[in-house]
Amino acid sequence: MVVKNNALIVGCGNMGAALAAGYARAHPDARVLAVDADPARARALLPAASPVAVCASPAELAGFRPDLVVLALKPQLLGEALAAYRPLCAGALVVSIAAGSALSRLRELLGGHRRLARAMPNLAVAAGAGMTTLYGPGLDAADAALCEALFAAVGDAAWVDDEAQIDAATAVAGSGPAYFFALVEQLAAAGAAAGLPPALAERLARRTCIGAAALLAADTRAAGALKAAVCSPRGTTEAGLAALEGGGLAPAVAAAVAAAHRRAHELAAA
Ligand SMILES: NC(=O)C1=CN([C@@H]2O[C@H](COP(=O)(O)OP(=O)(O)OC[C@H]3O[C@@H](n4cnc5c(N)ncnc54)[C@H](O)[C@@H]3O)[C@@H](O)[C@H]2O)C=CC1
Ligand SMILES: O=C(O)[C@@H]1CCC=N1
Repeated sequence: MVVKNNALIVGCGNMGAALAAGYARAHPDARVLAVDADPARARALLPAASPVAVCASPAELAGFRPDLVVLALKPQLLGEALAAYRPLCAGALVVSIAAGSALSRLRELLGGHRRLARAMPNLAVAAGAGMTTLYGPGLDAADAALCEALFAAVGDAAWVDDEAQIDAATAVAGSGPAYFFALVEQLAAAGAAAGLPPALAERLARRTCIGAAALLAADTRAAGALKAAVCSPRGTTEAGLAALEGGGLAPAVAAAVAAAHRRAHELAAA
């Protein structure tokens, strides 16, 4: 898809900067502007050669008519911030990545705006390996394609037709990278406790996670089958997995997803 539109990213933090940079890279004919209350940090988060221009407030955007607006502000700030962006959103498809914030509330904050979608990406968009869940009831084909062009530029994307599934996706994939980072931390700490120099333990844990992710990307077998491929009968992996899974891995992961899911519901009221 050749995209020649004007895109505006509102909130150029960790996520906004990654989306802006990825979109500008994938669609060189698009004009991409970002607005952020802390423009110095925003510029520092963008890659050095990125063509994305950063403004400090919507007042600096007079005359700019975006076709696409991405709301990448913290959910708690939407209530006070969005009024200033209403005129800029008027002719645009608006996509919010804010956790928890319901489409109905976004619509109200934007004065009844109809062309609206919710998206839940994850931080892996910064490495072009994001996973985004999309919800946009009533979007026409062109707007749906524009949503997909935004998130396909930085990874994979899947649509749902039930808004409740966006909160579930937030708990699994939005927050998910942090669960894997936590596991890498624990693997490194356990490696150091087992006698490895700490720097080497960290390198082993990190590279092992990267290797496992590469295998998941390259091999279509289910995770359970890949797990079995590492195990020798009565070998070390069986022993390690028995301790990991017997030691509460499944309830710990279920509790993490349930807690994140609950928090998404709480943020809906923020
Ligand atoms: N960090 C993550 O892994 C993910 C975050 N999200 C969602 O993305 C949104 C942003 O999260 P992050 O990028 O992590 O936060 P962040 O704090 O890095 O970015 C938010 C940015 O908004 C700016 N800002 C604050 N008020 C503003 C205003 N009135 N106008 C313009 N800019 C303003 C801040 O200066 C900051 O740079 C949140 O709603 C979060 O729920 C969604 C998926 C993953
Ligand atoms: O922690 C959060 O609320 C956001 C949403 C998903 C990832 N980060």
